[in-house]
This record gives sequence, C-alpha cells and structure tokens, in this order.
Amino acid sequence: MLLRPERRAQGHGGGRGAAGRAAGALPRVPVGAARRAHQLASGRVLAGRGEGRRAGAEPAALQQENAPLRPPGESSEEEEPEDGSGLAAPVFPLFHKGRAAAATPGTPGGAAGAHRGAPAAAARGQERGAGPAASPGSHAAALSGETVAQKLEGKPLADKLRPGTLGDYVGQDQVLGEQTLLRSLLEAHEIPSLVLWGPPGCGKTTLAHIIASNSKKNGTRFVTLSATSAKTNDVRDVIKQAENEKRLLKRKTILFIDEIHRFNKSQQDTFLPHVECGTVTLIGATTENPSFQVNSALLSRCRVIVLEKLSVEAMEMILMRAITSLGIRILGQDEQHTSSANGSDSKSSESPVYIEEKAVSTLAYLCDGDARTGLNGLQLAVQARLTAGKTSHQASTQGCSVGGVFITEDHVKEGLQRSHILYDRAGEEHYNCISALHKSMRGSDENASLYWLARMLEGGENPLYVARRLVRFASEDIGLADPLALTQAVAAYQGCHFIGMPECEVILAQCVVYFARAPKSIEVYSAYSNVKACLRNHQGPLPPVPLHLRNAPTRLMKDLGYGKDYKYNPMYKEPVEQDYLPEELKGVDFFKGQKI
Ligand SMILES: Nc1ncnc2c1ncn2[C@@H]1O[C@H](COP(=O)(O)OP(=O)(O)OP(=O)(O)O)[C@@H](O)[C@H]1O
Repeated sequence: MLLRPERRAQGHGGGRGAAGRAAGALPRVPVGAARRAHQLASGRVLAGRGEGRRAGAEPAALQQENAPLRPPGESSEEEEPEDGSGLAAPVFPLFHKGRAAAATPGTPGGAAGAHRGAPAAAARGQERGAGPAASPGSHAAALSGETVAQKLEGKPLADKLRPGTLGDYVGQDQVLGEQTLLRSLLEAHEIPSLVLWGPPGCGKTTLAHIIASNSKKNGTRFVTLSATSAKTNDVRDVIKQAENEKRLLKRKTILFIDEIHRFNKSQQDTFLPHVECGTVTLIGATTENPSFQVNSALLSRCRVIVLEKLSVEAMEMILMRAITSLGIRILGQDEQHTSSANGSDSKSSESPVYIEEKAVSTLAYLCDGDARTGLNGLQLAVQARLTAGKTSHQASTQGCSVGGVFITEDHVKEGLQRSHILYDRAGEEHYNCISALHKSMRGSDENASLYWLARMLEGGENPLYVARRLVRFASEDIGLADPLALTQAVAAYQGCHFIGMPECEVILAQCVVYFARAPKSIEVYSAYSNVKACLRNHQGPLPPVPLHLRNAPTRLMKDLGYGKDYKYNPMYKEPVEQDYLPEELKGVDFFKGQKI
C-alpha cells in the first residue's frame, strides 16, 4: 500500500509492478491459465489439489490456484506469426512494437523471463478466486440460462459482472494481497478514509463497493456521490444525515465520492471537518494524481491507495470469466471444434458462439489494463457478430467445421476504441507522454521521440499542444547551437494551425526528428536562469540603473546626469570600455556556472 504520492509516479506511469512488467514484456501471453480455469468452470478438468486451503474461497478458485497455469515450454514468441499479421499490423502497430521491445533477450524481463513470471502473476490473480467460475450468488452466475444475446441486453457487461466480493476481485495484490494493510483493515472491518487512485477501469469503484458490502455486515451505511453531478448541497445533506445516524442510531456512514478530483477545493473543504471528527468515512476515487487534485488538508486525513493498471494475466481472468458467464466457447489453435469444445453452459437453442483463443489474449493486451474497456470490447464484438447474422458462418480449421457465430482477433480489435486504449488525453498520461517526448529529443533519440509523438497524436492529442512544446524546446534545449530550430518550431506550429490533423502529423514528425538530431545547448537557458536566481535572491532594494545607461529625453533629466558619459559604440573603432551592469554586480558573469 502506498501512502505517499511520490511513488505513484513510478508505479502508475512508466514503472509497473512485477506483474505489470512481466505483462509488458510478453509479446503474446497464451490464455492458457485463464483457459484452464474456464475448463475447470465448465467441468472439463478435474479439481486440482489444495481444496479447502483457504477459508472463504470458492471451490473453483481453489482449484485454479493449483492448476498448471501455462503448459511447460510454451513460448509466447513462438505463437507470434512471423509475418506479424497477428496483433500488429496495421491497426495497433504501437502495441506490437512496444511489447516486442520490452522483451529484451537475456534479461529476466525478456520473453522467457516474463513467461516464467507470468504463471505466478496469474496464480496471484487467482488467489482471491479470480477464476471464471461464477461464485454462487455472483453476477456471473445470474447470467446463466439465457441466450448470449439476452445476456448482453440491458446494463453493460462490465456492470453486470462487477465483482461483489474480494474473492472475485482480480489482481491489485500490491494493496489487497495477504498481509497488506488494507486487507487487514478490511478483515477487521476498520475502514479508514481512503483515496483510491488508479487509471480508468482498474477497479476503484468496484473495490469501494466491496468495502461497502463488507461494512454493511456491521451496520455501516454506504452513500455514493459522483463529483461530476453532485452539488455542494448534496454533500451537506449526506453529512447531515450521517450526523443524525451517528447521534441517534450510532451508525457509521461511508461516503463514496467517484471522481473526487472533479470537486473544486472549496467543495472538498466541505468534507474536511466531518472526516476529521469521524462523522463520515470518506472513500474517494480518482484517476488524477491526488497530490495535485485533492485538497492537501483532506489528503493528509486519508490513506492513498494506489491501484495499478490490471496486468494482462488479470485481464485474461476477467475476460474468461465473462466468456464463461456468457456461455461462449473458446476455440484453440490445436483442438477439434466440436460443439462440446470448451463446454459451455448455454442451454438455449441459439447457435453456439465461439471466440478464438488468440482473440482473448489480444483483447487482454489491447485494453491496456482497463477492465471496462476490455469487457465493453468483448461485448461490442459479440453483439456486432450476432447482429451481423453470421449464424451460418462456417469456421473451418484443421478440416473440421463448426456452425455458429465466430469471433476472431480482428473482431475484438474493432470492438475497441483505439484512442481510449492508447492515451488518456485529459489525465496524467498527457503529461507523462509530453515529458517522455521532451526527454527523448533532449537525449537525441529520434526513434523514441517519434514513438512518443505518435502515441500522443494517435491518442487524439491536440497537435498545437505538441507544437507549443516544440517551440519551447527549440530555445530551452537547442538554443544557439542551432538558432534555426526556433524558426522550425514556429513554422511547425503554424503549419499545424493551418492544416490540422491528420495532415499536420508529418510536420510535427519532421520537427521532432530535426530537434532530436540537432546539436544541443542550454547556454542561454542556463544563463537566463542564473539571472532570475540573482534577482530573486537579491536582498534589499534593487540597484539603480547606472546613470550613463539612462535615456535623457528632457533637459531636467540631462541636468540630473542621465546619459552622461555614455559611449555610443558605433562612434568607436576600437572596443569600448564601459560598464553595463549596476555597480554592485560588477564582474558577475551569468554565463559561468550552470545553475538551473
Ligand atoms: N480488479 C477487478 N476484478 C474484476 N473485475 C474488475 C476489476 N476491476 C474492474 N473490473 C471490471 O471492470 C468494471 C469497471 O471497473 P470500475 O468501475 O471499478 O473501474 P474504475 O477504476 O472505478 O474506473 P473509472 O475510473 O473509469 O471509474 C467493473 O464493473 C468490473 O466488471
């Protein structure tokens, strides 16, 4: 558990937890672990050992915990089509590249190393019962007995499948694993005020609801407000009610505020005294760095829980659970596609729905740790295929054909919104990426510079925002080493302004590469910073402008000595000896010593 925001910068942005790193290093994780669990759920594989090992866990979860998660020797690299026709081209080249690049041969983070780590990560994900088997009473169980189309009607799939217990909550072991502070507090029913900080769809709201249902057992009330719609008066009403409940019935209230960063500071102030005196326990959820967005007095009274993007393995578990609950069957590359393949619980007369195993792993990658996106993507892909009326589609593999709806990797890609996946334009990712671009150009890495540029533009970033940063970079980092850089940047800005996206992307690309290749000089930037520091540190009144440097437009000024003894340089053939700094700064050289 993280109580201070600083570490968040690593954990949430570039850096990841071990599971996340392993995930990033995998070119393609086979859905072996999750699929195995799917088989368990559908009764095709007998339970593993260790039943009853942990009280409170569903039997299916215990079975999965001990199941061989990945066939020995199975290599993600081997599964990648040599022509790159799988995940990569042409829709998501960035992902493909990133994944391959992360798998550095010879390092534990390489493909093999990552593979070794993956089962463990998947097992951790399963530990709390993350299997696809619907635990009794879960939403997944509630989906049984209908056709796939019926199951997808109404509420979004992600909402229907929102886990209601910690046992069904996947991943986030860094804050919820055994022996973590939050887990102990939850088990002891002692809920402190919390701020749940994490990227979209990583399970903040879900966790808050689980905490709520946990605390309802001992009579605690749970009230939800969304900062996007609630007014200050709504907050006051909730607090008034909480005071009454506390005073008259001795009942505690947990107030959950989604997107707490959207409340302005004064709205946040409204909670402060009531959180302090314990009238309400506040649980805020935010995708934004709380150190900037949440009132610091309020923040200091809350524990900040940092949730990370869900790992690929965790996403596979979530998707497999959804697939099981929908009664969709999985088609592996190496099996007979009979109607009993990967047993489904769909008892209807509807044509069976199949999904490629590869499609599931691709979806798990592309949703970028956002379970809502992943589940929505699955839902859209299935619905689109059902609507397309492909019921007579013949899926033919290895000489065996199957009648029914067949969902491929391409279908799930279509079910996803690319901009959502790549980039969070309004959030922290916006700043992380521009910072990465700036630093890559400064480091003269044209390759990385182009990558960060494309990642922003493909994600829907405003090209003028990037162009403005280039103007700044031209002076800050290139400066007089190549004074033309500034002209380039301003021209790029104007070019973007004239023609907009997508045509202007190449203008920015040209400028970015020019800057990455350009010689660098921070001489001016540094000297100017020194001057600013000198002014800021000056004690007492600032020294007057020397009289000889002053203009003397009136007689009085001349009489006062303005402009006296000033040497007009063009009148002199030889260099002029003359002071231009105030007397007390004589001899100071701002170009010496780079203090930024
Ligand atoms: N850890 C998880 N385990 C299982 N399912 C999850 C998990 N996290 C998210 N989900 C699924 O994704 C859906 C969206 O998650 P949730 O609303 O909790 O995300 P969030 O972090 O609050 O996102 P946002 O910031 O966009 O509101 C849930 O309804 C649930 O189906």
